[in-house]
Amino acid sequence: MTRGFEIVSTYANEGLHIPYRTTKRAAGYDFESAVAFNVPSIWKMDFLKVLWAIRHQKDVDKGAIEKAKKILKPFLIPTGIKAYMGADEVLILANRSSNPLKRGLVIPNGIGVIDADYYNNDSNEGEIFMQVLNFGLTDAKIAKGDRIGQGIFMHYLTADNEQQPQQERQGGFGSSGK
Ligand SMILES: O=c1ccn([C@H]2C[C@H](O)[C@@H](COP(=O)(O)OP(=O)(O)OP(=O)(O)O)O2)c(=O)[nH]1
Ligand SMILES: [Mg+2]
Repeated sequence: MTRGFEIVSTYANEGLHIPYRTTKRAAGYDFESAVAFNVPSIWKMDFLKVLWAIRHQKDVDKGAIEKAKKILKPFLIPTGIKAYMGADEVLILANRSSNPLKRGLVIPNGIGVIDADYYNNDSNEGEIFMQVLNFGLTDAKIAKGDRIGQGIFMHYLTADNEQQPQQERQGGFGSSGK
């Protein structure tokens, strides 16, 4: 086994597709959404109210700021997929170029870095999620099976004389601490 994809156990009977390349020289394996999903546009009244208040140097009430923060919180689209690879490899999860154009969807973290040691981690089995925000004017409706992103396997390099990390990955997102 060199590298590849598997369906995580919670989605075993959901008819998901393993990521696939659509053309002969495609670098990216297209990932489908595991669920039907609505990503609301960020341009909701609660957010606009806060922007308006800032623009007009009015006091912004705390409740409104909290609501606006929620609107700006990225969504995590489940893929139901985990990836295994060599210890010196990484899977880069990138947006599809058409997503911002057609759906207003951007990946706020730029790209997703899927580490080799994320596979089969104890907290979520290594399920890959795609972080998105919808900067479009309208909500983005995603159907189960829509192609949402693409994963590219790569080798990564390490620096001379680095202190070898001793820590094993325990869990998913944000589990390695601050
Ligand atoms: O778009 C993404 C980005 C990351 N991950 C998973 C795989 C990756 O191995 C893990 C941790 O990602 P990263 O190291 O970028 O985030 P972190 O904030 O440093 O979290 P951690 O402390 O868990 O390393 O989260 C995803 O599923 N999707
Ligand atoms: Mg990390």
